[in-house]
Amino acid sequence: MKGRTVLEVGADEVAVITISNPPLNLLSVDVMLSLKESVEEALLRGNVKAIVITGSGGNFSGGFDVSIFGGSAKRRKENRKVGFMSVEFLTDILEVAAIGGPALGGGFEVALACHARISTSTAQLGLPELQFGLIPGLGGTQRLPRLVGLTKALEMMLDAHILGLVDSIAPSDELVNTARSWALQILERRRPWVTSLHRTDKLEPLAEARTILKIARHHSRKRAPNLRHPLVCIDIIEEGIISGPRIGLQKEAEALEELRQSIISRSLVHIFFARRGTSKISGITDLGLTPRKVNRIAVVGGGQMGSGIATALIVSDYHVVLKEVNESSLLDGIDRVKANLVSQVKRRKIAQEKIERALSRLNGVLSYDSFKDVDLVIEAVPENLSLKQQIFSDIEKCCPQCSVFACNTSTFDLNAIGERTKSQNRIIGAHFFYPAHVTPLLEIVRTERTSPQVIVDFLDVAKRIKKTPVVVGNCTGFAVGRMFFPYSQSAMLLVECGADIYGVDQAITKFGMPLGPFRLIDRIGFEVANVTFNQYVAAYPERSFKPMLISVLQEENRAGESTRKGFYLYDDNSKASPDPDIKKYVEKDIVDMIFFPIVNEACRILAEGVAVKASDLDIASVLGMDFPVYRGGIIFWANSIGSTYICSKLNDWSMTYGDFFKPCAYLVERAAKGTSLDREGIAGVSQMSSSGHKQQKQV
Ligand SMILES: C[C@H](O)CC(=O)SCCNC(=O)CCNC(=O)[C@H](O)C(C)(C)COP(=O)(O)OP(=O)(O)OC[C@H]1O[C@@H](n2cnc3c(N)ncnc32)[C@H](O)[C@@H]1OP(=O)(O)O
Repeated sequence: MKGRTVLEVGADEVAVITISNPPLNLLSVDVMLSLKESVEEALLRGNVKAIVITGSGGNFSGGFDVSIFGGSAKRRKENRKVGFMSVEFLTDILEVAAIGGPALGGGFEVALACHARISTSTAQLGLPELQFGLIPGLGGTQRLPRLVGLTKALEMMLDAHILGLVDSIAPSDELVNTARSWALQILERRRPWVTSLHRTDKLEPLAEARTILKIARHHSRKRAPNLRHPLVCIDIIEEGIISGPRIGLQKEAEALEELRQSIISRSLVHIFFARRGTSKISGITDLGLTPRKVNRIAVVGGGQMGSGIATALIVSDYHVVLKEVNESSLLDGIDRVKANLVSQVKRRKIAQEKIERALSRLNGVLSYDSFKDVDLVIEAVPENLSLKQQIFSDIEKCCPQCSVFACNTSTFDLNAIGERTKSQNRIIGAHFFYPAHVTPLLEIVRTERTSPQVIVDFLDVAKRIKKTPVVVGNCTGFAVGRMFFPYSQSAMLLVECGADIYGVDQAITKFGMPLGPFRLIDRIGFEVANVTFNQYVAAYPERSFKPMLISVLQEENRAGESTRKGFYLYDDNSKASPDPDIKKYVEKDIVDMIFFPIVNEACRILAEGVAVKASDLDIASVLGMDFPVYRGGIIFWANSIGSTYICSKLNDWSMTYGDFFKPCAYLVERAAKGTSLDREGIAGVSQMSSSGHKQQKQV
């Protein structure tokens, strides 16, 4: 049996039922059946006046053990009908919930079924089931709106906000006794006997409720167009309001059964466990090492990344020394930290009062003097190898022997970065993602020489600043960069093969990516994208595709979102709209890819003497292929573009797509000299062709 409940009846004739499945008292079918038995036993006993429900070890319940929702089909079948428990027995017989720790999901729903809830001040209460592709399935969709009104209830369910919803707060050592006395007072009618399922006073009038639900549906569709379960949740809430809570409970149970079989739910359950699994690294975290205490951290560089990292550290109570090269850069860095904190308050991630306290932990400096007692240094200067090498060599001289050196690089080889030091064993990569104080991922890069102790130390810091760490090996791009590299490459290839830019982005966003590849390149900026491309091309030449389109656009002074013109056009609010002009660049590429091989073949024909003169091929192309007469025939047109350009394009394509595009010897020779493609052509000189057309100067 996985978990159970324990029934104890005190001298005050109050039965205390304790959910016991340590540490989080997760619910399972066994626990629920045991709860049912305990309640029935309490009701049968002559000496029980009231019931209090609580959890063991100072926790209430973290909700259902979601491993029963994922896993094999057999396992899921064995655990069927979880939701029907709310219909069958979880109905208004429990009196007071004593909540010492997390009461989440099904755990919170057990508490909602009580007539009152007493909690400690730190207990977390919420219905986060939607993060698993489920809906609250033990009556939450019906009870919560009746207790707090629709707007708050929807916020709690759809946005997984953890809100307080208790009748009284008590210190943990008095929690259960307070709940006992509440239960007796309810019995004696000295406190209201409120069955949450039948309350209507907090529910908005029907017309208003419908409007609120309509808006919620609209937001859900907009935020997650591929997800059905938030809409199911809204439908079931509405059903309960219109047809009554009993029907609502039944529908909720049916929907839960259906949703928990879905691939979306199984995927999200998988992500929940996978996320918790990233900090368990075989050969590292199973060595029995204890993380060393990290109190003071130095951040080198107060730019976008450095200030974001410093922000994440100070809000998690670390003391931070922020080092810059001069007064004005330092002030800018500190201003960025302040702005980050303000935006965190706006996003309701931290409380306003926290700002001053967090800033008091930040100390801006211009020298390494205060590095003598730091436990960890995080270098976050621009991506410049020799600068980074110099910094690591400098900090080695002024930091304690045991401090950890982390490098925030997205591509450089860590061995190269530590080349000028004797500290390779304590160098680790800390690849934060922009904005560093918000994005939850942290790539931790280890080399063959990074010591396991240093990895364990850094994992502990990652946990404290609430990042999800993924430990990876040392190579260009690490894991995320390498996986993401083909994202834009394939997209460019598709477009160079004729696909529509906006069509590609649309297909990808429809799939669920927030930004399509072209919108993403605009966001990153063409310059940065090119630097990254070049690094990958150098590291993985055999599988790199060098896109032409970006350089074509750069020549037209397009550089991405920051210049309001990239693949898209941007208005004052950075709203992107397709640019009808972009078509011409892509269309130009399509035309070139179709006609340059024809030019190539025409050159072979001339070289082999199959045709006597170039102008004959012009006529042949116009009359035989319907090549536009106003373009002067194939060779004439090619000469107007220039043999050098055509040859270089064919060369590029042949490297990517193979010999189909390989320029022939005749073309290569003419291109090298910069001459026209006529057999009788002379370099760079305008001349009358034998057909009488004026040749244009070579491009
Ligand atoms: C029918 C119902 O409506 C359906 C439901 O109830 S669905 C479940 C709803 N419950 C939840 O969403 C709660 C999910 N859990 C959490 O948010 C957090 O674990 C928590 C806030 C409860 C505790 O956080 P924290 O103290 O940091 O511990 P955390 O590391 O997350 O969890 C401790 C262990 O419990 C496991 N765990 C936590 N909640 C779990 C759950 N609901 N199911 C299965 N395992 C769970 C974790 O995987 C972890 O296992 P590990 O030690 O092997 O890695």
